[in-house]
Amino acid sequence: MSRRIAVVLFNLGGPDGPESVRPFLRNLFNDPAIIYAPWPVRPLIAELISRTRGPKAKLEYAKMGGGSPIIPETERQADALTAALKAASPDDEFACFLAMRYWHPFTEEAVREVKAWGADEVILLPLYPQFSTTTTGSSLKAWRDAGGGEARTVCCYPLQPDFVKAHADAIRTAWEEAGRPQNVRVLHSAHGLPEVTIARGDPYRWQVEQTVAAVTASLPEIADHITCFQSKVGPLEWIKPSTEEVVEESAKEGRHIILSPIAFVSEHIETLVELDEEYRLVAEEHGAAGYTRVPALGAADGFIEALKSLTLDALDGPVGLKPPNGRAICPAEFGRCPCREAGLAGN
Ligand SMILES: C=CC1=C(C)c2cc3[nH]c(cc4nc(cc5[nH]c(cc1n2)c(C)c5CCC(=O)O)C(CCC(=O)O)=C4C)c(C)c3C=C
Ligand SMILES: [Fe+2]
Ligand SMILES: [Fe+2]
Repeated sequence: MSRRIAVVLFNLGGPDGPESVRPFLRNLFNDPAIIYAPWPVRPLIAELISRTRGPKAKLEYAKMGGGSPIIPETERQADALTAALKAASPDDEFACFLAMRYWHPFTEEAVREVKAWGADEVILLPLYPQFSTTTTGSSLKAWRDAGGGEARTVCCYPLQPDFVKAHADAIRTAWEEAGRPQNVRVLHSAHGLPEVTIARGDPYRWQVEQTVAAVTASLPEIADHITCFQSKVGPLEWIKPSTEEVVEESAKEGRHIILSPIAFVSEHIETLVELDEEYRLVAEEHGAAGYTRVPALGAADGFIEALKSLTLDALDGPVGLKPPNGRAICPAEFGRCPCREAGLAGN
């Protein structure tokens, strides 16, 4: 019998025009998963940061036409995934829904749309390959708070083979298109996090390192690499090394830098402005032999294949959290891994 299967794609979202930059930032900094201060201090902090950061952020979004390309980018991924799922399981009906955390279409809107569509099965699929309490954790809570109900839930996929291969292929292609330079260093740049978030048991950094190790193992021809962290905001200590510092050091060594976004799966402000403009300038100023930015995975075939496999695997087995390989992969020190919290750890 044909089933109606809804796939909910979680991401952060972004402002759709200059007037939404400030409210978007206010929503982000008012999230208890991002700012740990209690109510009513947190909304005050959120108001303050959105006012002070707003003008600079507006200028940066202006470089991309005033708003973020994250929605059209995610819609392309949704269309490609829907087509791949229909081809794999023609008897079923599939529809993908976007659920953004800090701007439209909000997770609450997705909950309403999925209910109106009348899904028999719901699969929650984060567009964050590595789990963090600040991203996937926050989106899953928003889903529950909006009355989304129990659903088949992909928690993370840092080692999913098609995902790892898609990264390795993208890096190799970028290297080949740059003329196979020899003195290369691959910088795997992930969004950073405050140290305190990791100290509380967030497995994100560990999962990013797992992805990098697997991608590197598939790229013996360009083995020299460093994992680094970008997009620091605010006064707290963030995990290191920072991408900017590593770009500078590698440039001073005269390296050809290949910069690959390892935790972003679409293009937006952090790639198009921070990586393509700010860090490129740092590389040029400090004498890099070259600077090649690997595109985000977007709707690349290998990545859509990964999302398709994750969706079909999630349909198999019980409703609820679906950890990679059926059990939590994160070591015991990462107590905020949702699979550990749900008692799905093997150790
Ligand atoms: C304390 C602040 C932040 C934490 C922690 C954080 C974690 C985090 N974010 C992403 C992915 C994205 N972040 C994006 C933009 C963005 N992130 C923050 C702050 C934190 N993120 C801000 C203030 C902004 C807005 C831009 C700016 O003012 O710098 C985006 C892109 C949004 C868009 O433009 O479309 C993404 C995607 C991850 C993966 C992550 C932790 C793992
Ligand atoms: Fe962010
Ligand atoms: Fe997990």
